[in-house]
Amino acid sequence: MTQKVAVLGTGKIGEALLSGMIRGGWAPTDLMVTARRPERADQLRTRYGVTPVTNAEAAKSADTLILTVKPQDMGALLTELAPHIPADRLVISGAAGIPTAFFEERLPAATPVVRVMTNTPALVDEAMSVISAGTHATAAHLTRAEGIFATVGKTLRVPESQQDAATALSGSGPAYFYFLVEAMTDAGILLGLPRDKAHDLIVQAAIGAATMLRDSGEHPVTLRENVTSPAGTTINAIRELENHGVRAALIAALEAARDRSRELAGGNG
Ligand SMILES: NC(=O)C1=CN([C@@H]2O[C@H](COP(=O)(O)OP(=O)(O)OC[C@H]3O[C@@H](n4cnc5c(N)ncnc54)[C@H](O)[C@@H]3O)[C@@H](O)[C@H]2O)C=CC1
Ligand SMILES: O=C(O)[C@@H]1CCC=N1
Repeated sequence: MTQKVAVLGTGKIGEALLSGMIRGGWAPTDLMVTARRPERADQLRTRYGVTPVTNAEAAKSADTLILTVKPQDMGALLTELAPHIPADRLVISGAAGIPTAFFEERLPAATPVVRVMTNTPALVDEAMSVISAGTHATAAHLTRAEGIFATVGKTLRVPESQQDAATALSGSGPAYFYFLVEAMTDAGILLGLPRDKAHDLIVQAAIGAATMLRDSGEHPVTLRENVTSPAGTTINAIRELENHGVRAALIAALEAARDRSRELAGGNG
């Protein structure tokens, strides 16, 4: 019998995953969604042909529940779900920060829980989804979670102790690149380029650099050295990046993201 999957709290990440599952061949009839607002539920039904249900209905009838509400809303959702969850449901959390133990304490004994940190490039099937097992999740549960998240990009298993770091790197990571593109587009304006041209130049440079990082097999240092001609332009820019402490700023920024993920552990941060 086909597995049924429900996405509970279908906002940005929930919808990105849902759309990817459908692109990846899941039948909309095997997918359920829950949303707080009825207009949102209707929108998802119209867009994807999926069935909106209540959280309790999802708990009763889906084999896998994927919880994509904000960490601050997770406690309330679990209180709502707990009375309706049969023992064999796989519960996948997509929330930042919250440990699997938080779910295990609030759900029926021995509920298998898998924690996943994905990212918004799920929308274009280029997600990085980092996956960890809770106490009662078996290899089969991890494989099931991987099968779902593999429809939207790459997956990687890590020990749960590495999830807060993964959240800082790949979960939030796309935002850092958007920030850099925004800043470099501003630089293009300063240098006299029209905004649309500056945007296109820097986006294509980013796509080219990302593709080489993924496909060339070269270390990032080698790739950067290959751009940096003696007494050329690039080294002048690199000196300014070092003078302004960009490397240290990035290390501090990711440490702050990791620390915030840890703070969210209580689920009500
Ligand atoms: N936005 C991102 O880049 C990433 C977000 N995440 C995680 O994904 C989760 C969701 O984030 P977003 O999608 O950005 O937030 P969002 O606010 O777009 O989506 C959350 C949705 O849950 C709904 N919701 C809340 N309580 C509900 C309930 N009891 N029943 C039904 N629906 C309910 C809200 O109405 C909202 O539509 C968070 O836990 C976040 O940590 C993980 C990776 C990346
Ligand atoms: O900012 C956040 O909390 C979420 C988790 C990772 C990316 N976005």
